[in-house]
Amino acid sequence: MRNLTSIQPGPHRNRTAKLTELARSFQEWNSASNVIARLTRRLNMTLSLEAQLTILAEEVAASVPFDALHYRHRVAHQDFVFSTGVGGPHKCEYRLSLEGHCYGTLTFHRRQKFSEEELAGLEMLISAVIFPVRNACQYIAIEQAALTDPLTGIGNKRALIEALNCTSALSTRHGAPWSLILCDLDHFKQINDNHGHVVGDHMLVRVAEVLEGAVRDSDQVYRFGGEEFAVILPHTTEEAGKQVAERLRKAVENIRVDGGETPLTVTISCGMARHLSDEQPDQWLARADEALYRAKRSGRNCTRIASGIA
Ligand SMILES: Nc1nc2c(ncn2[C@@H]2O[C@H](COP(=O)(O)OP(=O)(O)OP(=O)(O)O)[C@@H](O)[C@H]2O)c(=O)[nH]1
Repeated sequence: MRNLTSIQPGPHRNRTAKLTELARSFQEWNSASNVIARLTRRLNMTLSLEAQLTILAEEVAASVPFDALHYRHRVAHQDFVFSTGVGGPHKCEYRLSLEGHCYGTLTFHRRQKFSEEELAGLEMLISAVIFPVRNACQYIAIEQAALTDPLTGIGNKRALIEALNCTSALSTRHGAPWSLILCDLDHFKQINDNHGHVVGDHMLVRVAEVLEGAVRDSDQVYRFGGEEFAVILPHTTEEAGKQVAERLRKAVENIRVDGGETPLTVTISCGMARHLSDEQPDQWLARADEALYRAKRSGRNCTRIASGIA
């Protein structure tokens, strides 16, 4: 912890006056009806990029009417797009740049041309939004990093647990079938021991790619342990889930990684469990894990299905 010795208290005789001034300026700031004060006050209350852009759109519309506002930015490897209204033929575009970094592009559209005064007003409002937008973008990136496995770039255990919580609630509420597959690489230790961790890591990256490529876009793949992966399948019955698990197993069998004289291969064992009504996420995970354990005990490179009894 840093001790800021350079900050000295002001002279005692002035302090009461300073506190009175502070109380007055806070009240002014808090109740100010001028646009910039209100805009910054509202922006300060949220780290949600969507909420900030909504606030900006509302405050701009009061001074500079527009037909459409579009914001786009690539943040944490994903495209973030915000749009309100339908465009007109005239547009003005602003790149939100700060300290050499870009935090997105804002485009306003309108049927009538923007006047010089309106453009100047827009720029004043946009300058108030740059720091909050930078903070919101950084927050998204940090949140995303906390949910991502750095080696493979797919969701990590925390992301899986969050998804299972959400999925269990949805499944129980709507009664739609959801399935969970756990996949564990077979004898992966041998790959590390015989070829080193760099090759082992490369194999894990390939497996993640192949699993992602073998499922639908609406299915989600996670790495939730060293050599363990999980796949959540929405609207998937037990029979369909079993077919997907088999497809994943065969896709992984086809992976070839450079391992010196002969290409390296790997297999996976899979445990599949469909969500049971009212089942808690940890119970669902435990049933899939028990099925995976049986697949390992059955000789590996196979799929086993969890019993329907929690
Ligand atoms: N290269 C690499 N290896 C990892 C990573 N995380 C875990 N491992 C390795 O994964 C191996 C897992 O070994 P075990 O739990 O014995 O499992 P296994 O050899 O796959 O055997 P079975 O699961 O019984 O088929 C260990 O050697 C770990 O060091 C990682 O991020 N990179």
